[in-house]
Parts: sequence; structure tokens; C-alpha cells
Amino acid sequence: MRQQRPTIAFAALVLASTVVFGLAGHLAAKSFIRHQQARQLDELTEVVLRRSEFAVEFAAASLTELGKRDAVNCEPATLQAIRLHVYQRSAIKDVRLVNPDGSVICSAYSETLEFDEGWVDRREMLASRDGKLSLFRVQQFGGDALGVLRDINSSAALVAIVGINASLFDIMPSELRGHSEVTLSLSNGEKLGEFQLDADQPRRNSKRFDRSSDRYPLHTTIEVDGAVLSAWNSEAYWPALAVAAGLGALFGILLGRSRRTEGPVADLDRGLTAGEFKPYYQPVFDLRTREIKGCEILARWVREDGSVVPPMNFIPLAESSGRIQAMTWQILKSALSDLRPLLKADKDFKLSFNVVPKHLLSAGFVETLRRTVLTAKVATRQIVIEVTERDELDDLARAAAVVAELREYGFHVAIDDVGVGHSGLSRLKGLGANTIKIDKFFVDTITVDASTTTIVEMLVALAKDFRMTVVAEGIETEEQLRALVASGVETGQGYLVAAPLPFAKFSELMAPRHAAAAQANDAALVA
Ligand SMILES: Nc1nc2c(ncn2[C@@H]2O[C@H](COP(=O)(O)O[C@H]3[C@@H](O)[C@H](n4cnc5c(=O)[nH]c(N)nc54)O[C@@H]3COP(=O)(O)O)[C@@H](O)[C@H]2O)c(=O)[nH]1
Repeated sequence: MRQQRPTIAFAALVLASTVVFGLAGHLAAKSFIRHQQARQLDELTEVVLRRSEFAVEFAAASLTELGKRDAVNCEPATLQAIRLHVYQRSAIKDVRLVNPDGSVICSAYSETLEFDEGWVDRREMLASRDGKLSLFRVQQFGGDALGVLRDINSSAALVAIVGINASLFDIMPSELRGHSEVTLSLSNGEKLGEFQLDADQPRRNSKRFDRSSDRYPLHTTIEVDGAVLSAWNSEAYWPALAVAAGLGALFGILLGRSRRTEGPVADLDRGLTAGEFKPYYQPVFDLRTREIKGCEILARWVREDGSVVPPMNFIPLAESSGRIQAMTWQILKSALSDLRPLLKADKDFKLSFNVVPKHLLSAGFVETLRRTVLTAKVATRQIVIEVTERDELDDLARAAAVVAELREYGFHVAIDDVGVGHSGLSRLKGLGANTIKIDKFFVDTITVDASTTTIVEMLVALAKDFRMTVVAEGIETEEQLRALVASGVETGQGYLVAAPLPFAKFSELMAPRHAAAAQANDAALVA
């Protein structure tokens, strides 16, 4: 389970980065699209205004042209000429001759006067910026129109009646046409024209775009349904989101990789890949004869530069980062390969290695161990699994089942650090191990504290009851050795015989025994 953590953390980092970038991409794409939509709608509003200004200027030019005639009056011939003039200019619906106060004198199309619902007094008309024109709304039955007045002399003026709706008609893109309203008004708010395809269509969260002319008292407005506008021209959204999420995933991967290649865990990984974790060998010996019966392998990190890192500097990190399993297999395989000749020559020699409870209980532990040992062509009964008692064995029943399975295959199991760990004495029995290893703490104090002797004697008696053997750790002095023997302990390890040694040194130490064992084997074969 622990080994999966870095992968899970890496995946979580990539996911988080993808989500953050995706979110940023979502916001950026939305903001970009909103900005584009607003810009396009602003431009359309501007187009409506320009068309309207153009209509005004067109009407003003026509009036100027008419005003240049020798006589502008209500004579039939003059009105006929005006009608012809108007006929050629479709935006102009009528031309009227008016008094300086704005009241109508006559009209080229006199019948249009019947449509008028009211006529505006000159004082209510709105002047253009240059003061040459006056604009006003002409209310008619058929709809509103724009009146453009130009003085031709001190006693008369001409007015063009301009139909403005054509300027508004086709302005909106088809996707928005049914959900928008385009309006042209005078600067006093009077509406001159509007275009709305479907007046019954409700508009939600309308977005409004406004423009005012700086030459004429004209104002245009476009109002669009907010929801329809959001969807309009938003094709860029998904590609932008995909690009952002992709960048996020890439960033996460790079970040994850950079995190993986830096820091102590990455260092552990490099060490594992380079096979820098090596077994050191400490002899386990008979306390009475000092004969070496086996060894415990203890991990050392032998770095590229030859420096040797002690286990307390990397075991806790290897445990917490989930690398302890890989490290354990690495040093076990290395030890099996180193010791294979000795283990083959001396079938009583035992190799012990440390396993943390979580590794013991992890899926496939027994099978992997069995395969590793079989591959090395070593007998399972020569292998001792030392389960440390420092960490609590959360699930004693499961641990006992694993121990039972191991023993079925012939492996030996030892409980390490007994006396300082979590298990009570009854739990020691429940686990079903072959051996208990008395912690160095008791060996240190056995010569100075009488109660320690009592505890050690008690442990020895208990082990006997449970048909277990006892190994004492950390024997440094002859005095300690004698005290342990007196308490009934038969086997031990400690600096008194040897500290944990690199393989070359351990081989030297083992050479006489190895030779003797080989000789004994040869003799047996001859016999
Ligand atoms: N899960 C694993 N734990 C491991 C592995 N290798 C080591 N360890 C654990 O690290 C702890 C420290 O180990 P180390 O520094 O190697 O210390 C061991 C012996 O060197 C030390 N020792 C033995 N005899 C003496 C002695 O006479 N005097 C003295 N001062 N120290 C001595 O005791 C440690 C014995 O370890 P153990 O038998 O395992 O309790 C230690 O807790 C190791 O367990 C590993 O591969 N996996």
C-alpha cells in the first residue's frame, strides 16, 4: 500500500494542476469570449449609428441641393421637381417646406400629412453640433420617422422626412436576431426606430450596448438576451479549455518529476535504482561455545562515494515513504547471493533479516519471499524473518496467519526487540514465532540491575513454555555474556564477537567455519 503512495501523490499533483489550469483556462476563455462578444456588439452599435448619421447627411445634402434652386415654393412645378428628387432617393419619404418656426407650409407628398399624428415646434427640435441642421421625431401612423430640417433662407426651411428603420433592419447576426432589439433614438430619448424580430420573445439578463453620435443628437442601443449572447461565438471555449488543461497536466507532470528528482525520497529512489543498499552481516553465536550459528543482515546505504550511511538515517524515511519493501528485497537478494555458498555448505547456518509489520502483512509478502529464496536455491528453513516488535502489529490474527503460513513453508520467524515493544507477553505466544530476541536494553542492564535478571529469566522460561528459542542482542562484554548464560540464554549477538560487517570482512571471519563445513560435506559424500 505504501509503495503506491508516491504514484498516488504524483497522480494527485497532475490532477490538481490540470484542474487549476483548467479552471484558469475556463476563466480566461470565458473572459476572452466575453471580451470578443462585447467588442463585436460595440462595433454593431457603431454601424447602426454610422448608418443613421449617413441617412441624416444624405437628407441634408438633398435639402442643400433643393435649396440651391432659384425658387423653393409650393408651386405645382416646384413640388413636382421635388417629388422627382425624392423619388430617386429611397430613404427620403417626403420633403416639406416649413416656416422658420417649423410649421408646415406645404409638402411634396401632401397626402403624407394625413399620417402625421403631430408636428414638432422648431423649439423642440434638436440641433446638430454644427447648428446647420435640426433633428426631430415625426410621429406618423405608419411608425416614427426622422425629420431633418435645414434653413434655406431667413423666411423658410426645408424638412426631409427620413425612414430610419432600414438602417436597423439587417444589422444583427442571425443567431442573435430573434433575441435582440436594435433602437435608434434622439438624444432626448424619443425613439425614431427599432428592429425586433420577435417582440414576444422574452429576454433574460439583457446585455445593453450604447453609442451616441458626436455630430448629431442621435443615440443607438442594442439589447441582447444574456444567455444567447454567452453561447454566441463561443467555439473558442472548448479548444481553450483543452489547451489549458493540457498545459496543466504537462505542468503537473514536470512538477511531479522535478519533485521526484529532488529531496531525500528522490535520493532513496536513486539509491535503490543504483543498488546502493547493502547488507552488513552480524554473527549470531552460541553463548557457551561462541560458535557462529548464523547472522543477521543489517542494512547500510553505501553511497557512490564510498560513504556508509547508518540505518537510523534512512530506515524511518524508507518506512514512511513506502520504500522499505523495495529496500528489504534489495538487501535480502544481495545477502542470498553473497551467502549462497556458505548456506549450501552449512545447512544449519541461518540468515536473519528484518521486516517491518506492514511489510509482513502486505499482499504477496509470503509468495515474494518464497520465490526470492527459491530463486537463490537456498532452503527456506535457513531463513529467519525478524519482525520488529517496536511497531504495533495492528492485526494480530492476520499476523499470526502469515507467521503460520511462513512456518508451513519452513521459514523461521523471530520477534525482534522483545521487552521494549508493544506486545504483551501473551501476544508473543499468539503470534506463533520460533524465536524471541531480547532487546539490548536488558543486556545493558543485566549486570547492574537485579530486576533485569528476573525479567530475562522470566522471558527464557516463557520461551521454553512456548517452545521458542531466545537470542540476546547487543552483548558487548564477557560479564554480560556470563550473566545471560546464567539466566538460561543460549544464543546471542554483539560487538563482543563482531559488529555488523561488510561481506568481505564477514567472509574472512567465517572462512574457518566455511572450510570446516565444506570438509565435513566432502567426508560425508565419500562415506
Ligand atoms: N526494517 C529494517 N530495519 C533495519 C534494517 N537494518 C537495520 N535496521 C534497523 O535499524 C536499527 C539500527 O540498526 P543498526 O545500526 O544496524 O544497529 C543494529 C546493530 O548494529 C546494533 N548492535 C548489535 N550488537 C551491538 C552491540 O554489541 N552494541 C551496540 N551498541 N549495538 C549493537 O543493534 C542493532 C540491532 O538491530 P536489531 O537486531 O534489528 O534490533 C535497528 O533497529 C535495526 O533493526 C533492515 O534491513 N530493515
